[in-house]
Amino acid sequence: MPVLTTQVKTDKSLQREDSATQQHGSNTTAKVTLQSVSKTYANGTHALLNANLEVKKGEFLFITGPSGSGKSTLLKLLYGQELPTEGEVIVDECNIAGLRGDRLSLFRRQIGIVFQDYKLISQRTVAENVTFVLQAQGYTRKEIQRRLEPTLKLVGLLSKADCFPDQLSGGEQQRVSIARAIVGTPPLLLADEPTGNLDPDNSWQVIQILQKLNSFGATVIVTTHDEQLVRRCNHPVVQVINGQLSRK
Ligand SMILES: Nc1ncnc2c1ncn2[C@@H]1O[C@H](COP(=O)(O)OP(=O)(O)OP(=O)(O)O)[C@@H](O)[C@H]1O
Repeated sequence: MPVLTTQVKTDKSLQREDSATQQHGSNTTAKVTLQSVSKTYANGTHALLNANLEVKKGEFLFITGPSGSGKSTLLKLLYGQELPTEGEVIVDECNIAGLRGDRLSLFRRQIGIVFQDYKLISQRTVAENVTFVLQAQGYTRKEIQRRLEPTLKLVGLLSKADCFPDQLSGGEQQRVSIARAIVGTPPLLLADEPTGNLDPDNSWQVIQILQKLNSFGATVIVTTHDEQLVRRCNHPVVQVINGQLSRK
């Protein structure tokens, strides 16, 4: 995916690698399908009811709806944190229900996740927070360095690489969490209320970064309560009400 190449146009090896992965279609964009999906939690709460959804490759989709309507549950189903009680969740032609152990871990590497509460490691610097997952996944030090700088540039945090999370504003912390989610160039990015704790300016900055990523080919799915933000963007919207989905 060309997320990083646009930032480091001189890095020919990365460009070659990206065009190769695009030809094979393995690291470009993802398609998501929910077929008659229901989710009932162990305590009997019906979070989703007969949900059907198709998200096309390269789409930028907002998911809106009141608190408790099922938005986070929908995202959790997409990255396999929860399994459907009924129906099928398919990401890039892969039925998630069949994945266990290593196969589930490999599948999750194709998905970047941004959380409302950032989930940064307070004892690690910005750079370490961003590269931590790549290290865990066995990337070489050279490859990690090659990815780090353009990713921090994309989120406007190159000058803060050596800062710790508590030295950053809320908006900056959220951009670190976005950098962490995209440094592995995932073809699918899920963001659960990424602007929930931010003021309008920071919210807009975050959305612009996600839109940029989308313009490079990633499929982006964002949950939000912020109707104003949704109107400003003019992207497709799915509304969740009482666990039921409808395209607006
Ligand atoms: N692990 C769980 N066990 C039981 N019930 C749960 C669990 N997680 C969520 N729920 C319930 O499922 C319903 C949907 O929750 P979900 O978190 O998906 O909503 P949401 O739309 O994301 O809400 P919010 O906007 O407040 O984050 C709610 O009634 C919630 O209480």
